[in-house]
Amino acid sequence: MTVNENSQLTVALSKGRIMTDTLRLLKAAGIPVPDDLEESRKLILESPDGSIRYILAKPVDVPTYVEYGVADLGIVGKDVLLEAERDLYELLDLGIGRCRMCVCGLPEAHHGTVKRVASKYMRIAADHFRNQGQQVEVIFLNGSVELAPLIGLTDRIVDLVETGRTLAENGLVIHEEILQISTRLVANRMSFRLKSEQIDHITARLRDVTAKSFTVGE
Ligand SMILES: Nc1ncnc2c1ncn2[C@@H]1O[C@H](COP(=O)(O)OP(=O)(O)OP(=O)(O)O)[C@@H](O)[C@H]1O
Ligand SMILES: O=P(O)(O)OC[C@H]1O[C@H](OP(=O)(O)OP(=O)(O)O)[C@H](O)[C@@H]1O
Repeated sequence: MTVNENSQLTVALSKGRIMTDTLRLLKAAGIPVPDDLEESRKLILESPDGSIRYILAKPVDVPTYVEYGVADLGIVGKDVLLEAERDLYELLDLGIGRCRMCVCGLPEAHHGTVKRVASKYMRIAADHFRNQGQQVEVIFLNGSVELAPLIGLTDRIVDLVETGRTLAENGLVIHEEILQISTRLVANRMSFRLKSEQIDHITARLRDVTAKSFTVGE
């Protein structure tokens, strides 16, 4: 089948941790995916029938591509969406990439005052403490955030917790859960209107497999 450029959809996928589950979901939903997508070093790939062009992006950049309309759809974590605050539509919770955004620290610091917090999520961390009426300094770190309370940089961290292994192996504990995180399907606002038929079709198929996997898992 040949597809003209206007009806082709561009979908921005998050590279990394959520990619395998994303592809599993897309395939289960019968959405065409290139066979070599995970092995390839290409950043733009077309589905075998030409109906979808995939762009492989860093998770943090997916909302940017979607807001600017160079991607019609995106698949990305709720953590990234909350932090980016981009102007786009969130269509569906895909139920993969599940984890929790938490305030963590040393066990003995549990009831102590919070002065400094380290995080990769500046906005989420600042909003959380502001909503609690606490004035804290949020320090940006790019990764291995658990180091901060261990070496005395901050008294708390705000970070993702999945299995809890990273916290446990570093002698840290959860002080508070801020929110549950999972992967979402998002759309560009203009594409949502102009390509509604294709987008509705993909959303419905993904909703169907997502609902089924919830039922099986529970
Ligand atoms: N344990 C976890 N830690 C981090 N992210 C997780 C976890 N479990 C699920 N996720 C989801 O996966 C996404 C992160 O994926 P990944 O670690 O590949 O990207 P990244 O943060 O850009 O990585 P890096 O900057 O280390 O390359 C998060 O945005 C979140 O939605
Ligand atoms: O509860 P767990 O299953 O241990 O997962 C949580 C850890 O995973 C993530 O880090 P990542 O591996 O992405 O490395 P990073 O610290 O460099 O971001 C996250 O930032 C935590 O450190």
